Amino acid sequence: MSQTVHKLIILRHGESQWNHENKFCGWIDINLSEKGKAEALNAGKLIFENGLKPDILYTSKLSRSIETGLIILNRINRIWIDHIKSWKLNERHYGTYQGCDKFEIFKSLGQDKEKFQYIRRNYFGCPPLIPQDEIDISIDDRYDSIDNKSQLPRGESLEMVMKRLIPYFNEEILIKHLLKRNQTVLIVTHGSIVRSLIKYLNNINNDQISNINVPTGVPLIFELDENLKLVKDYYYLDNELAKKGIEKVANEGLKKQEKL
Ligand SMILES: O=C(O)[C@@H](CO)OP(=O)(O)O
Repeated sequence: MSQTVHKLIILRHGESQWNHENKFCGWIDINLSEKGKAEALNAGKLIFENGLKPDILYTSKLSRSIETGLIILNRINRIWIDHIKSWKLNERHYGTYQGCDKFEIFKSLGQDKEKFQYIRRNYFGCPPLIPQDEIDISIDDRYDSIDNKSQLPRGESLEMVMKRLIPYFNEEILIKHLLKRNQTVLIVTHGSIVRSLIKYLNNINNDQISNINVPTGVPLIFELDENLKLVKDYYYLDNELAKKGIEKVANEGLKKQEKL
């Protein structure tokens, strides 16, 4: 008897204007760059050419993720599917680093690569938090419907991201839609959320996750069985493109940005 295989398509949004300018973004709402829009269109093309037909779209509450999702749906003629936006899929909150040039932060850490990458990529690495008594400009009225505002972050490590993300991902996405409704789910989200989902679905340990980087705009496919176990390794729809993007992201901030 052949088993049912559930498909989960996950990707990081296309390049944002601040990715382009080498600035930490986090919860600040920055739009896609022109390159980011082209990447989103290409992601749609890859999804279409691979015969994938998402039944539902999940994005964060941030424009770069929503915009990417809508460009994809338009490209694959499925703009009509349900679309759920949740702050649980928002990028890692980058605390006081949000809006700062990555190379300037690297310099402020004495150009110590280990320290810099610890904050960017270690499971427990956390940027300095925005103090409680300071207004966090990244929290605006899109979060008004949330009852308990104190659960909103002011800076997060990957560990903190996973605490807010995984229960939502399991209950709302995996169990309710992928399993019970047998839907193909498309999640368009952010680098740290994709890293968290790779870690969770593949049981990657806290040390190994430091080495995983995620390119902008390249869809990843996870195939899961009835017990929500992977039936094979996850894969990118364009490996060559993913490789180039991964290398770029891994080295961000270590050099001064060339004039744009
Ligand atoms: O700026 C950010 O929010 C993230 C992703 O764009 O940066 P980094 O890859 O350095 O964690």
